[in-house]
Amino acid sequence: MTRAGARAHQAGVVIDISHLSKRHGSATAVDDVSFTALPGRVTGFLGPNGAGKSSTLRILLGLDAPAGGTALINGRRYRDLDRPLRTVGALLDGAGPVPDRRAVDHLTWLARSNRIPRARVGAVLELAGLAAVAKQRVKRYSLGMGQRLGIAAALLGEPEVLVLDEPVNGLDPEGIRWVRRLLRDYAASGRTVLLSSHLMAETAETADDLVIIHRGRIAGRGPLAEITAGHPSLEAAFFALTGERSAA
Ligand SMILES: Nc1ncnc2c1ncn2[C@@H]1O[C@H](COP(=O)(O)OP(=O)(O)OP(=O)(O)O)[C@@H](O)[C@H]1O
Repeated sequence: MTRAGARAHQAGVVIDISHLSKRHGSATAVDDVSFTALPGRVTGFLGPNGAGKSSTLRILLGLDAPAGGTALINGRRYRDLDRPLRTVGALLDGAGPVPDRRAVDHLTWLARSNRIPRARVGAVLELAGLAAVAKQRVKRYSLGMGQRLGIAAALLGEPEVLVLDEPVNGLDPEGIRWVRRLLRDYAASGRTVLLSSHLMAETAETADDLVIIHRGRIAGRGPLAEITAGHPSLEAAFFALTGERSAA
């Protein structure tokens, strides 16, 4: 890690979402959502399909404007960060590389446009288990390989914050274990991890803190142990908090 990175690191970077709202036409996708994600913690952002997770993350990453509220990274909007990829590494559903590009070229282009040392490209390809297939065109990648490439891109700038939307999507058991360990290690080194998912068991394995979103609103938040207290599983706690009935 660079010295500047180490300094930011000691302080830790906080994600602060406050009274956020977003509408798509007449539908409310995000309704007065507030939560924080703290350094040294994996924060699980958990909710079913259509709950509003991606809409929230897109605003956090400066891809959409909110109808109201703020989404800040250490007090600043994403678009106001000096070198965003060096502060925030993100994996978003459907925001992949150009399919005709070779994986290594995609990462090299990202590194160059963010003034990230070229050596990081080889390092993240290695880390993501893609070194042997780095020269393949991305369109030939399997879903899991594409996911690994997305995570490699997120790690490129050695960011203080990782924001990952459904990172285990398409990964095999070994890949899932790799992501889990990566996120745990990342948080253990004092950095901030926001993990968005609809997978309850997977989130329960990885997260320290939880933010539960349901129909655009926060249904519960707090340390995992507090959310699940008195329930046999996170799934049971989720259904109790949201008032939905389990399919089982
Ligand atoms: N671009 C869009 N135009 C219209 N409606 C949208 C758009 N994006 C999201 N929505 C709607 O907003 C709501 C929240 O969607 P969002 O994608 O944020 O949920 P999510 O929790 O990320 O779900 P998923 O896990 O399925 O991605 C849903 O009802 C969805 O249909």
